[in-house]
Amino acid sequence: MPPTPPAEPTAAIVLDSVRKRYGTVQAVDGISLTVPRGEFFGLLGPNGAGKTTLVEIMEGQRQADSGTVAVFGQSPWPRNVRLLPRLGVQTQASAFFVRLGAREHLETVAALYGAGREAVDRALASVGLTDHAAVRVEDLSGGQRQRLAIASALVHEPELIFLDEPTAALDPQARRALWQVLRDLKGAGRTIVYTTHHLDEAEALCDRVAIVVDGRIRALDTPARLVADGTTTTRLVVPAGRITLDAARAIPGVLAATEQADTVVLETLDSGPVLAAVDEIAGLRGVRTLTASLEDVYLQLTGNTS
Ligand SMILES: Nc1ncnc2c1ncn2[C@@H]1O[C@H](COP(=O)(O)OP(=O)(O)OP(=O)(O)O)[C@@H](O)[C@H]1O
Repeated sequence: MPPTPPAEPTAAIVLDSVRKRYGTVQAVDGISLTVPRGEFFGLLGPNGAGKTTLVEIMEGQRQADSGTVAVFGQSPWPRNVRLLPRLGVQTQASAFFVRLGAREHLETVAALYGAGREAVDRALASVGLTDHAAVRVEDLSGGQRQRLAIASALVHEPELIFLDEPTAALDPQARRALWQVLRDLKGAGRTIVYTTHHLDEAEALCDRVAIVVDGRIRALDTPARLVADGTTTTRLVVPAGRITLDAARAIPGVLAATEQADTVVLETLDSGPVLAAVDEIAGLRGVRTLTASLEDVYLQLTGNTS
């Protein structure tokens, strides 16, 4: 009997103590993480935090200085041709055949992977480019080109998809449409590694996010747990004239009160009792509660001036 091939690991990606230095810059400084299959994993962090370097190491485009990298249980470096068909990669600098039409471009990419015409049609439709199939790539708008880059990453129906700020040039409708495409991909069991500076997007889409600062993971969890575990404050926004700053500051549990535009904003870690006190002083009509978001947690971890 032929030997049974080893079972595929359950994780899509496993990184252990990965480091990468460029000259004096330690771009990735000992990162370990596991991305299970089927996860929508977000990578967040300020410019220069090391996200692109890390993703390039996962994709097999760059060699780590040390540590181990496993993608579907295999090393992506040196360029692993068995892995390539299983990966879809969209970068900020995706290459195009600019003289071709959008469909011809996709057909060319699809042919490289042995994917058929139906796959091309599906990919075009999924990014809303069916009506622009005949337009030359160089004549597409910036956002349309970005959508074509995404379609190029998806056309061969890869199991693991790397997307680097895919919504950067998209208008709000295209952005929401792409969210749905990505949710459908996740629903179909694909694994997605998603780099973004849009915190709302990470909160809406990602199962877990890693916040990377100076080449290290500062936080890694579900967006909800990151928000819940943070020491971020809730803000109560009271229409001006209903409460004075002094009265607001005197409420137990209020950490700060400031005038902002035509409101008084109270910050607290314990919104229940503070709301009750505001109710007694000013009533709750027109009072808004702004709970912490992933953006608040992100800014707290990365510094407000990154
Ligand atoms: N090829 C390279 N040679 C030298 N330094 C590099 C190279 N690539 C990246 N760096 C440096 O490594 C650090 C991490 O860069 P990287 O592009 O990985 O960050 P990033 O988190 O993707 O940033 P951004 O959000 O701006 O895309 C930065 O200080 C950058 O200047």
